Amino acid sequence: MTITHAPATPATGASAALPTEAPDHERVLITRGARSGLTIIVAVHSTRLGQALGGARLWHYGQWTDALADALRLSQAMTMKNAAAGLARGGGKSVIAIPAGTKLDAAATHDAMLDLGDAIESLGGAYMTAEDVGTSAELMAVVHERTEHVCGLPPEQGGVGEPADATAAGVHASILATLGEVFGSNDPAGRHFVIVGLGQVGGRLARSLAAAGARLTVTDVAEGKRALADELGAAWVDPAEAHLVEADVFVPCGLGGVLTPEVVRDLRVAAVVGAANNQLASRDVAALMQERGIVWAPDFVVNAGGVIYLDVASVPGADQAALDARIEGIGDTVASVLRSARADGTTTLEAAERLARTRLDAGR
Ligand SMILES: NC(=O)c1ccc[n+]([C@@H]2O[C@H](COP(=O)([O-])OP(=O)(O)OC[C@H]3O[C@@H](n4cnc5c(N)ncnc54)[C@H](O)[C@@H]3O)[C@@H](O)[C@H]2O)c1
Repeated sequence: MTITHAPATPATGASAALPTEAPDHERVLITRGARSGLTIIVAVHSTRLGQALGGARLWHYGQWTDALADALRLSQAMTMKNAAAGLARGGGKSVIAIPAGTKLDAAATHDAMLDLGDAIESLGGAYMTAEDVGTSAELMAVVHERTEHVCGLPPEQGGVGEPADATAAGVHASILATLGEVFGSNDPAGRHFVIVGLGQVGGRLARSLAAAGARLTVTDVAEGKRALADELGAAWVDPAEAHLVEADVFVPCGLGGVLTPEVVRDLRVAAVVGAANNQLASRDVAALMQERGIVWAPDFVVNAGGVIYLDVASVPGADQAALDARIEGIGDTVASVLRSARADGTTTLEAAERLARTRLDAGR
């Protein structure tokens, strides 16, 4: 697998409010990195199904409490994702908070990764990390200098590399399943997709959908991605207007929070299926989509290919065919979530959460 993911260049400080209700996390470690001086948070939401697995985010935050809020929210989401994916894995996440206005050079980033490794090691195996926004396979190799509880190292260092191929394959399978539920045929040929974000996952998806004969409209905040649009014969739209394009499926593959009430009111598609994490700006957006008759395939089910890959491929002697079948199976899970929401008159979010909770309860 090619290692292409350079650490992201954070432009703005992320901000999220701390929840007012008490967290239901098993453990949350907040520590100051001895080498880097940075605030490091490791949130272990649940180990009910097994060791918690979730990525390490290296990102700018206005205040350290914003990073804490992010870690609490993201680790909880990992519990749902791993359970819905049928993994014997709990949910966790780590966040390294870069203060707004600070730029980390390579040496400081290296120090931060060593500090993260120490923090993870102190949890005695409750949590395993991997790459996420702002980190990479190469940086996971640095974490590995301090702990065994890390996966997704570069293949040349004996790791399984980055999971974007698997994530994209899972999203593709989810799109086919959703087409089947919405249109009665899962053939993407001639269907019109709007892909927002042509990064690691969105770029691969654009290629696989184009190869399957789909019509594409694409966008990215990075102008350089126009080259891929041209190569694939895809139409280009301004990022601010992507949600206004009349099409069959809207495919969010950029950052989270893209589905606001305003965006959903303007959408002119039959379905939304994409890789982006935490697509809903707020919970009520799921009901809004249901009211508008737009079928939303829940993100934490759709984008589980990466975590399935990291979990399955990291086991020595992993069988490629079995792994492919697991990732392909994400489509079946999506179809069953959409059917169960339709049968019960609930949102697809509630149906996916129900599936995850059933698996969590079975693991008690
Ligand atoms: N990489 C994985 O295996 C994986 C796994 C699970 C979930 N995800 C999620 O999928 C999404 C994409 O991941 P990725 O690895 O492809 O990231 P990436 O950083 O490689 O690509 C994201 C792309 O989206 C673009 N973008 C960001 N904001 C945008 C906006 N407002 N409008 C248009 N384009 C925008 C960026 O310029 C970039 O090209 C993220 O939300 C990530 O959390 C990724």
